[in-house]
Amino acid sequence: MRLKRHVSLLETTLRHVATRALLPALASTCHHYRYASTSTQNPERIAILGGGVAGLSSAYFVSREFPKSKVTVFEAGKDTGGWIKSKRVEVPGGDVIFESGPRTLRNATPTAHLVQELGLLDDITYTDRTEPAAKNRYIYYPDRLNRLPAERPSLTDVISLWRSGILSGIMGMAKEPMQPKRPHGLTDETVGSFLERRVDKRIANNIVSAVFHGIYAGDIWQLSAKTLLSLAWQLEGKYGSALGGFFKVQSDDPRPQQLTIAHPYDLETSKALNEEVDLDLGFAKNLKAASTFTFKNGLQQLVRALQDSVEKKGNVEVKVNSPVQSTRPVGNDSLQVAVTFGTEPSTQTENFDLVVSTLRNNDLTPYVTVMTVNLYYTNPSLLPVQGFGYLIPQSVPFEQNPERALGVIFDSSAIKGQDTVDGTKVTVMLGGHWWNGWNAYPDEQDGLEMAKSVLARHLNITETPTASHVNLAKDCIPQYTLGYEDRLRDFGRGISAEFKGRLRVVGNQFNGVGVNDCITGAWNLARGLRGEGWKSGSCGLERVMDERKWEVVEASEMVYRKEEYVREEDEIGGR
Ligand SMILES: C=Cc1c2[nH]c(c1C)Cc1[nH]c(c(CCC(=O)O)c1C)Cc1[nH]c(c(C)c1CCC(=O)O)Cc1[nH]c(c(C)c1C=C)C2
Repeated sequence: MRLKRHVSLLETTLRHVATRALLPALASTCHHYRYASTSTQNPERIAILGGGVAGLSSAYFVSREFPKSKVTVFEAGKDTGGWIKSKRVEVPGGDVIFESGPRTLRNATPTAHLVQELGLLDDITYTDRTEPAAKNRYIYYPDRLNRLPAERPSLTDVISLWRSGILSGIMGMAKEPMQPKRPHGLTDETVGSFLERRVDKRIANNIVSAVFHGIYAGDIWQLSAKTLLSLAWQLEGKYGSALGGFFKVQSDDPRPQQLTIAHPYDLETSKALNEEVDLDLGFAKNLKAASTFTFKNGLQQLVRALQDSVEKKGNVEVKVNSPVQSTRPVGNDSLQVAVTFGTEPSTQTENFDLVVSTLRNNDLTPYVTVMTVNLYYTNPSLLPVQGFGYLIPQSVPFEQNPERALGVIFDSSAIKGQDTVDGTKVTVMLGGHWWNGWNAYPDEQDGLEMAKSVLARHLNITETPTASHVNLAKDCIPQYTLGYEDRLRDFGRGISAEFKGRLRVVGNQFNGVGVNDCITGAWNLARGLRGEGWKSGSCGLERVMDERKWEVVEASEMVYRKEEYVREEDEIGGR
């Protein structure tokens, strides 16, 4: 029973990590924004720097707040969409989609509503919670696949996991409440060191490092526990123990409801989502039953629809091949920002009343490079198991992973409704933090050979793929390393002082590395501009600059309520 509770806290914490920007919208769904631009004076010209998903969704939400303003999106490359790239490839008998970046979305409120508003509901393909892809997630350790416990793991599952050695150190969770309190003055530590101090180093290296590979492609011995294990970090700070705190939150409070702790800013965001967003009931039901969703033509369909939609508005122009060279405040009052863009010698400079930047700042975070190798085989029965795929922890012996793979996604098992032929489709992810400091990366041919050798060793797949695609995403995932929040706060203070609120930032370096994080960030940023908000001295980093303490809240306050409504309706319907 105790073990079950501990496993459940670990699950809760990992789920917390998985949905990080998280608390703003914790796995919510949904719809209809009630928005009103009450401003008497709008910014005349607005620039959005970067045409990835954060930039395009900022253009979408900001141009809706200010329909009379002229909005220009500057994109350095020839296409918008950033890391989201879906390619339809012809194979014998039909065609298949290869994704080079993110491929699925979790059910999260502003994203789902955006999808609804863009008219994409008929193009969605859902992965149901009951499907193997939702239930079967594997970790490769030390030389075989181990299925992670599902919601109700069978005894056989637990015994087999135990025998693999992957659970070594799990008993450290039972001792966690008795561990000494956090040393005074410790303001952050790495995820690895936090878990070593409170639970056991083996759990960090075997299980948690695998999960962090699947999200950040990063090294748990460099990433910040304060940022990425924020719930556990805050519970420890408030109650002296993460696990003990988890139970104390419930026992200290007379309320019968399930309780948690949350940052007041996140609580306010959740309330705003509930007030302003309204999804179609049918869509909300589909989302409730799904673990993830994507589109029939791949995730790029979302960014294409976003670009089409903003361009149709008439007040938004998307300028591709227009790299931004610099931004600087204009005049003594800094009430405008000069944006210099284009390539030497033909750069141009224009002034804007407001700039929303999704561009990276190299002093804030390092980045990792990920190589994705998509492979398609005509034989539909090559996978030894059905499921989402598997992740490879940092503790796997070198001889089991000399290619430095991070994980393998079983696309043909995980995503239905995109390909017109059967077959086996996988994506091998290579590199991440393992390639830090490398001067040169494998070329396409080497990448393909490395991926094939991973599949041969781990899954016994030795057939020749019918089609493949290799993509090197250089510096694609920002790493929230030790001390990240302090650096972010200083950065926020700096740009607020310099640009007096006329430059705001949003994107994966600031809001979380996922697509939902970027869309939620853009949604929040646009709300902050509403009315006279665009004239305030904010910078878009209000969450990290808000020094209020985390407080005890009802867990239901942190989710989109329509979910509860859908559940109640189902229960009534089922009676
Ligand atoms: C392209 C590489 C990426 C890796 N992580 C991310 C990207 C874009 C970002 C990311 N991945 C996941 C999350 C959690 C929240 C969520 O949306 O589910 C985030 C923020 C989980 C995830 N990991 C993998 C997949 C297919 C998913 C689902 C979301 C998605 O489609 O991206 C697999 C995976 N991602 C990475 C690796 C190394 C990997 C390994 C199998 C890096």
